[in-house]
Amino acid sequence: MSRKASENVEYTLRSLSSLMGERRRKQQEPDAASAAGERSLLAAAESSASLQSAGAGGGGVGDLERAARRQFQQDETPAFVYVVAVFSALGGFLFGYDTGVVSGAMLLLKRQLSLDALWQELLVSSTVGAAAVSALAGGALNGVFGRRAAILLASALFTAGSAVLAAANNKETLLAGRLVVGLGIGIASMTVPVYIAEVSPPNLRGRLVTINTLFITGGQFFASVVDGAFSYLQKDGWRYMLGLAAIPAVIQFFGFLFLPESPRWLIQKGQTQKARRILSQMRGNQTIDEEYDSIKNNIEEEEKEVGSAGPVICRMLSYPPTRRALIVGCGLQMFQQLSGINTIMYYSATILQMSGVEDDRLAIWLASVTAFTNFIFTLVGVWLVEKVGRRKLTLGSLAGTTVALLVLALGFLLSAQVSPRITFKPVVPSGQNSTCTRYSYCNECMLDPDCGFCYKMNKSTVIDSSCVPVNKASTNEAAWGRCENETKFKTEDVFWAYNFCPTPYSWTALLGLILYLVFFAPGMGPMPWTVNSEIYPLWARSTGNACSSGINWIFNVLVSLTFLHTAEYLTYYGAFFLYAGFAGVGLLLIYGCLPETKGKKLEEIESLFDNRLCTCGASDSDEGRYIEYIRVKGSNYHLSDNDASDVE
Ligand SMILES: O[C@H]1[C@H](O)[C@@H](O)[C@H](O)[C@@H](O)[C@H]1O
Repeated sequence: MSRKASENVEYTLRSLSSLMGERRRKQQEPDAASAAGERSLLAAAESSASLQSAGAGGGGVGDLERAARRQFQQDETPAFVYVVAVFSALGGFLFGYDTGVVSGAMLLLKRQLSLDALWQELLVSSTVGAAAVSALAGGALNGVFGRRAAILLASALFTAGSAVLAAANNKETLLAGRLVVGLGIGIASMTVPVYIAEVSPPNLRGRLVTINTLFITGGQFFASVVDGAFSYLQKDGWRYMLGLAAIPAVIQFFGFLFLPESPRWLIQKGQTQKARRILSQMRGNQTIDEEYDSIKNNIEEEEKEVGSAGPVICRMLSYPPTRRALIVGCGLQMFQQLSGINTIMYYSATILQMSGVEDDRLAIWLASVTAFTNFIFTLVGVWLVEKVGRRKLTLGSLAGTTVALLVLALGFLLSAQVSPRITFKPVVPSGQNSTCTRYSYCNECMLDPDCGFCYKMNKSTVIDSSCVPVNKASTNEAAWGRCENETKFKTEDVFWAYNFCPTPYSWTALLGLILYLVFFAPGMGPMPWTVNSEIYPLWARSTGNACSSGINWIFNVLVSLTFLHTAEYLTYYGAFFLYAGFAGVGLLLIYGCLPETKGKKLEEIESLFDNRLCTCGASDSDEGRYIEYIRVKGSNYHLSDNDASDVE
């Protein structure tokens, strides 16, 4: 039998087996709904058995293959679902673009508007702060007005914010623009994964939601290229950098005027006719009755079980399965940020400089190579998510990320240990700051943000080295002395190192950087978003995603704002050892508590959190079921003890 066909037979049988598992849970309350469920289960078992007998007797494998192929053709996903996913993922692209582009824009802005450190910090972190707030508020927005309205609002905010930024004439207007863009990012980051998950068929859901993260990293890469290109336009280059985001935002806005609301949200709101119409549009030639009934029954059962009084977050916390899902979802988002992705991205230019890239412009371009690596390896994640599943992908990715962080930390440690001595004490011009000249080693000088290292090379040895104040307007040169400007660099044959020390071990840090991206991007980058879009039942989905996205943004701000201070207190290697420690703790959480959601219907996933927290990881229920299909496939169909109890 061809692999594709056999996968689809397995897939059908898997649904049957999961249905059995789900029914086992509901069996205690034999009401009308469960009786109907049992009838459909028996009907499904019969049709499956006839598929088996077609395989066992009569036409043998040929018939079975034909039946499977027929099934597969029926299951073909209409292109419309892909169109919807891509238009939604433009929200991810804008998230990536707007968070990525600011570093390049800041280089130009700080000169043109003479921004001090506080204003620079404000303009960078205000967006992330606003995203945290609007992600948290986006839950209510999604629940009341729907996913489509939330995405429309986010694209309108992106458009307005980008226009304000492009036209800004003072720092206050820039701040307002950055805040508006941030509000858009927060709403998009929590809504888009939920919307895509709700319109996708179960066998493609992981892949389609992961495409959103592919668009995030694509946006970051594109932003780095735009930064590089417009860095040559010293005056007003930043207007293009910040304003360009309006183009995809407008495209998304007009696209979504024609795209439909999530059928699941519509069913929840009682708009059943419309929901049926959209669901059949999304499923092409497949019958939608089973999916429609299962969503509807699920909503009704959930209302009975959990009730509908009180704020959703309180109901989530007092109902054990959603409480557990919330812990796992928020934990994943927290550890994504605590493993330091955004400092790695931000710091990549310096790591590259440490490894011998002296030209500043070249370092900016090489930073876009880093963003490109992040993007390409997210693509690997899109490919792997439906093959190996969310659990294995996340575990493997975080394990590799931890090792990479250790390599990075060791690289910095080795570099610090062989840090060059300061051998030359220049005469401090009158009225100039002299703190920098007190340091004895390069790594002390490097950790002081006000100082830089000025040195000569004799073959591969550093000679005549000094620590002098950096020029506040441009960290590419010193405030005074031999490293004051390019003409002096040339005539005096000196080099300037700001934020790094020249050492023979810097390649270890470069190796760590590459390893980090190769491991992080396919798993820990996308999976927290993907898993969160699937693990909550419909009534808790908006709130669950609002909380977990809020956590992601809060930890994003915390890690980026504290990085420089952490590095000052713990040194760079200390900071990376710390991130490695966080990643190690995250590994324990994922190993113990993250169940596999691959291939399951959204309505089946809640039952994975029925047992005590952190027993789901250990008893990988999906694999247990897989053994059952092998038996069925071997034409040896008889119910195991477990299954017998399901249909009693
Ligand atoms: O999943 C994304 C992705 O990994 C990005 O590269 C990162 O900047 C974001 O913070 C993260 O949420």
